[in-house]
Amino acid sequence: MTARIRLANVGYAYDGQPALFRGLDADLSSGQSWALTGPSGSGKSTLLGLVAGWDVPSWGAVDATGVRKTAWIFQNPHGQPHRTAIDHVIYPLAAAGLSRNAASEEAERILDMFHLADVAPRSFSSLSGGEAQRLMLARAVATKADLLLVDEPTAQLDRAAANVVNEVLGNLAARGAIVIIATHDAQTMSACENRLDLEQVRNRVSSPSE
Ligand SMILES: Nc1ncnc2c1ncn2[C@@H]1O[C@H](COP(=O)(O)OP(=O)(O)OP(=O)(O)O)[C@@H](O)[C@H]1O
Repeated sequence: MTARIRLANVGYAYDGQPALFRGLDADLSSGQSWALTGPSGSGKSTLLGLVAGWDVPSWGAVDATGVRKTAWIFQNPHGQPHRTAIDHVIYPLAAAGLSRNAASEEAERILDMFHLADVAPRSFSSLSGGEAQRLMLARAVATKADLLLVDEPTAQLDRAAANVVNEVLGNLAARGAIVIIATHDAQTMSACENRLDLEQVRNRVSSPSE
């Protein structure tokens, strides 16, 4: 089923605060990658929360249809420190019903996509920040998420690792997910087909009819 998320005239203000953004309209569907841009504090993480359904907009509506699994990849990766990297990818596959052998094979293939084959047997706690973050992306692939919300995926990566991540995120969208990436990185922006720029809608003045 095609997943679709419609943002209709969406605005948000934290309690007692002025609006962060208003009048945001967008139509996102399976197979698309979106760069979510805007200066620090413009509300990118807040908007990811609205898209995930964790919070409701102060104005307008977020309408999601056909989204079964959402994966959220945060800036600071959290894993199980003593488990191996590959176990992080095997578990969601096994939980979905694959045998241990089939899950292991599939996990190796996914780790390879993210250039993580070499660190597969290592404990999560021994991974570098960039490796740990790519592992979280690999785990999101294993969960077969159809909506991926990714916060600053390349912030702590060197250029080569960032390029790998940008390429893989593009591939995930090509395989049918909606991928939304909050980013300040120009190369990540250009790797995405679509862009939602919060700078454009920041503090938009409400119309008298609202
Ligand atoms: N629970 C909250 N209550 C009040 N204000 C908040 C809350 N959460 C975030 N804010 C404020 O809302 C604004 C937007 O925050 P948000 O994290 O969405 O921005 P961002 O664009 O993701 O920023 P960055 O690029 O720095 O990660 C910031 O000024 C932040 O301090």
